[in-house]
Amino acid sequence: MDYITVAMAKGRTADRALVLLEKAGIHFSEFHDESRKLVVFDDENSIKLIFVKAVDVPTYVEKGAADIGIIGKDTILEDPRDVYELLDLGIGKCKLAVAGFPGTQITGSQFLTVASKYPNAAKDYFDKKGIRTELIKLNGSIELAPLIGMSDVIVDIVETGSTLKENGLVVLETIRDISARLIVNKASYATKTARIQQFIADLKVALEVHS
Ligand SMILES: Nc1ncnc2c1ncn2[C@@H]1O[C@H](COP(=O)(O)OP(=O)(O)OP(=O)(O)O)[C@@H](O)[C@H]1O
Ligand SMILES: O=P(O)(O)OC[C@H]1O[C@H](OP(=O)(O)OP(=O)(O)O)[C@H](O)[C@@H]1O
Repeated sequence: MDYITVAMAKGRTADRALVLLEKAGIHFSEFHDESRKLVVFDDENSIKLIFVKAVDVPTYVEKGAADIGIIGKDTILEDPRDVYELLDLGIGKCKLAVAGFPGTQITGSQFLTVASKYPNAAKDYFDKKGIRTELIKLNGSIELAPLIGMSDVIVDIVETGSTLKENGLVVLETIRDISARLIVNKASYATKTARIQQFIADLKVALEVHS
């Protein structure tokens, strides 16, 4: 049987997704927390798992280097690709939110500087509200931007809210709920339909057990 290739990022996503895959009967015996391996196999189910950087998951899937990807909706929104999004995995739940100092006003009459790892999604959100913005793309420690006066607000992921709290910031507006999604290469879905549908069906059963 041909292998199907699944791409995901190590860390948060893999920690949660591998638990779910395990419940679906998919097991990568070579994987362990300290492993530096970038490719692991479930030979029984003919599945190859590749570890890539989170933002690169949609690229691997769009190009067909992976048949399937597991990736946060935040990444999908920021850089939409020509892939199918077929399942909400219900893991990695968090919110995409506008945050800043308590009492910060966000109105149409002002010009806002916004720091974010998600400049496209952030711009889209403020454009729809008719608010003019300057977007500053950062790759981490986003909460620092308002603290040092680099931006008026930030757009970032909020999970427990503790990073905001510890830095004296609050959620000003919630943009949307985020969770991990399963994305599929379009050609793979046409040529490996049965395998991919079975993979999704197994995950759906695991999700019911999970919830
Ligand atoms: N508290 C959280 N902070 C960030 N992302 C979260 C959180 N909870 C869930 N997620 C989800 O997990 C995904 C992966 O986040 P993670 O921080 O592991 O990777 P990353 O920061 O994009 O990559 P890297 O660590 O390589 O820069 C996010 O895209 C998001 O969908
Ligand atoms: O609401 P919380 O539970 O505090 O989680 C939110 C924080 O987690 C993420 O950062 P991450 O840990 O990925 O670090 P980063 O700043 O390097 O992106 C995100 O960018 C927030 O800073």
